[in-house]
Amino acid sequence: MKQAVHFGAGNIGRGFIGALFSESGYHVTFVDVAEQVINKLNEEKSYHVKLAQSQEEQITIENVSGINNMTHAEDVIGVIQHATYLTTAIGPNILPRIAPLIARGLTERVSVTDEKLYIIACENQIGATDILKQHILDSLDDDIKAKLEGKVYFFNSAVDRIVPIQDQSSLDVLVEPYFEWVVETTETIPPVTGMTLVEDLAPFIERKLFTVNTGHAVIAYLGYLAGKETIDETLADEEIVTQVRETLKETGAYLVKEYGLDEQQHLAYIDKNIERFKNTYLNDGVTRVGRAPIRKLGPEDRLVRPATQAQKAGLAYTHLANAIAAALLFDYPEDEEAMEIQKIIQDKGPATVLTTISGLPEDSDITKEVVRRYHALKA
Ligand SMILES: NC(=O)c1ccc[n+]([C@@H]2O[C@H](COP(=O)([O-])OP(=O)(O)OC[C@H]3O[C@@H](n4cnc5c(N)ncnc54)[C@H](O)[C@@H]3O)[C@@H](O)[C@H]2O)c1
Ligand SMILES: O=P(O)(O)OC[C@@H](O)[C@@H](O)[C@H](O)[C@H](O)CO
Repeated sequence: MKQAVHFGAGNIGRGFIGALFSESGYHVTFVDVAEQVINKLNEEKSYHVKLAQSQEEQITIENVSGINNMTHAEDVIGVIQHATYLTTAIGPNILPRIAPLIARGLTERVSVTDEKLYIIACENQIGATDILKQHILDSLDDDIKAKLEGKVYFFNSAVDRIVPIQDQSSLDVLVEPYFEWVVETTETIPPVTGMTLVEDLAPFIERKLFTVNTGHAVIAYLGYLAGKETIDETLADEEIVTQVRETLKETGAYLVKEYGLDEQQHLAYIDKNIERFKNTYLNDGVTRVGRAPIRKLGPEDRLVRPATQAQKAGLAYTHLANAIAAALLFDYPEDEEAMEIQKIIQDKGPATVLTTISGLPEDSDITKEVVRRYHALKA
C-alpha cells in the first residue's frame, strides 16, 4: 500500500489532509506528541470525519496509525523511508522543531532509495514549505543535500477547511463540508483526491489568507471584545458583520489590484465566506480563531500584510487598522502569545507591539491609526 506520513494528528491532520490521503488509497502514519491520540490511532485504526451540517453525514477513515516523535523518533525515520508524501499541519511555529527529525529521515532515505518523496507543509502561512525546507537543509550535510535533487520535492500549499477544537475523548473530527487544498507544482505527481495543482500559488494563498483568515480574525477579536464565545454567535451582531465585510473589501481591493481578480467574483467570494463563518453546527470558539496573536500580527500575516500592501497601493486600510487594534485587546489568559502582548503593552504601550512584532515603523500612518483605534476600543 502507498504510504503517507503526516506530522500533526490534530484538527486539520485528522479532519482534512490525513483523511484525503486515506480516501486516496494511502496508509497514513500520523506523527504527533499527543500520546493519547497516538495510542487511540494504533488501537482503533480508524475514525470518522463528520460533516457540520443539518443532514448527518460521516466518512470512515481507515488505514491509519500513529507514532509519537518524542518517544519513537527512530520509527519516524523508518516510515519516512517508504513514504510517497510527507505533509505537516502542526502550526507554523512548530516547523523548526520537527525539521531535524525529517532531516534524519531524509539522510537515511536518499542512500537506500531513488523513489520520489513530496513534502508539503499545510499551514496558514505564506511559503510554509519553503520555510520548512530551509530548516531541513540547515540540519543536513552537504553530500546529502546534493542527493535530494530529483528525489525529494518541496511544494508550497494553501489549505482551507474550518475545523474547530474537538472533543478530545474521541478520534472523530467534526469539519465543515467545504474544503480546498491547492498545491504549487508543475511536476506530475501521484494523484490525491481533493488536491488541486497550480503553477503559481501566490494569488491562491493570498486570496485565502486575506479573506478567510482576515475575516475570521476580525470576527474573533471583535467577538472576544464583545464577550462572545463562538464565531457564529458573534455574527448574530449585524454591526460586526458590517465590520467584517468592510475589512474584506479593503483586502479585496488590494487582491483585485495585485492579481487582476474579477471584482464581482471576489465580492461573491467574500459573501460566500461570511456564510461559511455563520455555520451554527461548527461551534467554533473565538479563542481558537484568535489564537497565537503574535503570529497573526506578524508582518506577513492576515492583518498587517494587507494593511501595508493597501497603504503602498494608496488604498483604504482603516478597518484593517481597527482589527489590528482589536487584536491588541485580545487578553485571553490561556493564550501565551496574548499574554506576552499584554505584557509589552503594559510595560511599553501598544505602539511597541506594532514596531517589534508587526515590523511597522513607529511614525507610520498605520501605527498611528491602530493606536488611535486601540484607545477608542479600550474606552
Ligand atoms: N483548524 C483549522 O480550521 C485550520 C484550517 C486550515 C489550516 N489550519 C492550519 O493547520 C495547522 C494545524 O492547525 P490545527 O487546527 O490542526 O491545530 P491542532 O492544534 O489541532 O493540531 C496540531 C497538532 O500538532 C501537534 N504537535 C504540536 N507540537 C508538535 C511536535 N513538536 N511534534 C509533533 N506534533 C506536534 C499537536 O499535538 C496537535 O495534535 C496550523 O498551521 C493551522 O493554521 C488550520
Ligand atoms: O489556524 P490559524 O490560527 O492560523 O487561524 C485560525 C482560523 O482562522 C483558521 O484555522 C481557519 O479555520 C482555517 O484557516 C480555515 O481554512
